[in-house]
Amino acid sequence: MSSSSSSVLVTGGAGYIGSHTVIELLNDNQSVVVIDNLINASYEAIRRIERITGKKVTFYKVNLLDKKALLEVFQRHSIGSVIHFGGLKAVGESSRIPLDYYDINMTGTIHLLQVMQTMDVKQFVFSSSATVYGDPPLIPIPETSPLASTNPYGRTKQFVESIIQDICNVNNSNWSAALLRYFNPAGAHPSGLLGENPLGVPNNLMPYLSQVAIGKRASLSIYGKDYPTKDGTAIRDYINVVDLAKGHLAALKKLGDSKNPTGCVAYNLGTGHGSTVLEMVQAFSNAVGRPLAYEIVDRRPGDVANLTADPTKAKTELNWEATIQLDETCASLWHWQSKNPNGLEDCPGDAPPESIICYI
Ligand SMILES: NC(=O)c1ccc[n+]([C@@H]2O[C@H](COP(=O)([O-])OP(=O)(O)OC[C@H]3O[C@@H](n4cnc5c(N)ncnc54)[C@H](O)[C@@H]3O)[C@@H](O)[C@H]2O)c1
Ligand SMILES: O=c1ccn([C@@H]2O[C@H](COP(=O)(O)OP(=O)(O)O[C@H]3O[C@H](CO)[C@@H](O)[C@H](O)[C@H]3O)[C@@H](O)[C@H]2O)c(=O)[nH]1
Repeated sequence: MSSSSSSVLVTGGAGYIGSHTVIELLNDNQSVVVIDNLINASYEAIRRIERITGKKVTFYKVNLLDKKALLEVFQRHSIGSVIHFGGLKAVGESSRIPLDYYDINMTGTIHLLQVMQTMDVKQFVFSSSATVYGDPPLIPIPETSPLASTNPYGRTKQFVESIIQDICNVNNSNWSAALLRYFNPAGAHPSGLLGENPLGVPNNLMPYLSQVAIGKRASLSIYGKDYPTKDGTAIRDYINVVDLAKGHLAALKKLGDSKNPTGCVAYNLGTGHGSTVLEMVQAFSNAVGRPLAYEIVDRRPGDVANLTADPTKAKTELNWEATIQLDETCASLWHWQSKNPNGLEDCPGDAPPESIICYI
């Protein structure tokens, strides 16, 4: 476990999952330093975290590709461990601009790991993804399922997992790392102050559906009704973002220290319960209180029929499990969306100039 006198560095901490995790860390009285280049987030998320927790957040606008800036953050603060969310995450976009994905997700992570090694910080929690399983042979998916991602984004996660594994395998390297393979995060903070804040047209099902509900989009396109599932639409394991955030605390607390390193361990963070797209449309319509428009279109290239977690390992080893039910997740998403119809877009202001560290 990280020492109480040192801080947890959270990369990508202004983003969707990162911001919810920062709240849980602060609620757990951990000292936190956040870095984010705000390419897919707003500084307002940091202000909202401060409103929700009543605590000040130490924030730096830093690009993960800027190794000198990263090093400076580590030199300014006593960092004991790192939770690494920062990076690009859109599956479809990754096939259009693969080099950007390899650059930010891989080079950015290598820079971070190099700086950690230099500064002798060896506790690492990594945001991986269920997408590393590709089209899995067995449902629910255990962590031992073969890794076979089908898109550049997924491959960046798979390759970074291997890099972390290799670092941990070095004799006496003393690293402890958790590879957290998230299934499909959904919902928002119960305060209604913080939630997913997609810039532009949402790629993911739930933010798209909530923009249909708020009247920003006319209708949801459901990608395919010919999957081998009960209603023909694809199945995913939707996990509440607050449950997911708490999974990071559990993983962090399980990490060993330099005397007792735990090496590299992968965990599925999911509920173990799969829902079809049509079931999600129904569940969210119930939360909104009226039916939502949708149409069936062709399958989306790269999608698979079913990604449902076997979460047993996280329950046994991390003493963590998802507890929030789907109706509550949908209600929290609608609460957030209706209180913030434009997400955080209307909130003025970039990060304060004194928080910007930039050498490239
Ligand atoms: N949301 C999902 O469905 C999902 C599922 C599995 C895994 N993940 C992974 O979880 C992590 C967090 O996802 P999220 O949904 O919160 O995404 P997000 O886009 O909301 O958060 C990522 C954050 O990283 C920041 N960032 C991007 N490039 C950066 C750079 N070069 N330097 C510094 N900061 C940078 C962005 O501004 C953003 O705030 C990502 O690594 C993602 O791949 C997400
Ligand atoms: O407008 C939409 C968007 C999605 N879907 C379907 O809804 C399901 C969920 O799609 P989406 O929300 O885009 O999530 P995934 O494609 O499952 O990918 C998410 O979940 C993965 C882990 O399972 C992460 O790795 C990815 O980063 C994250 O985008 C899929 O069957 C999609 O085909 C639609 O029918 N219409």
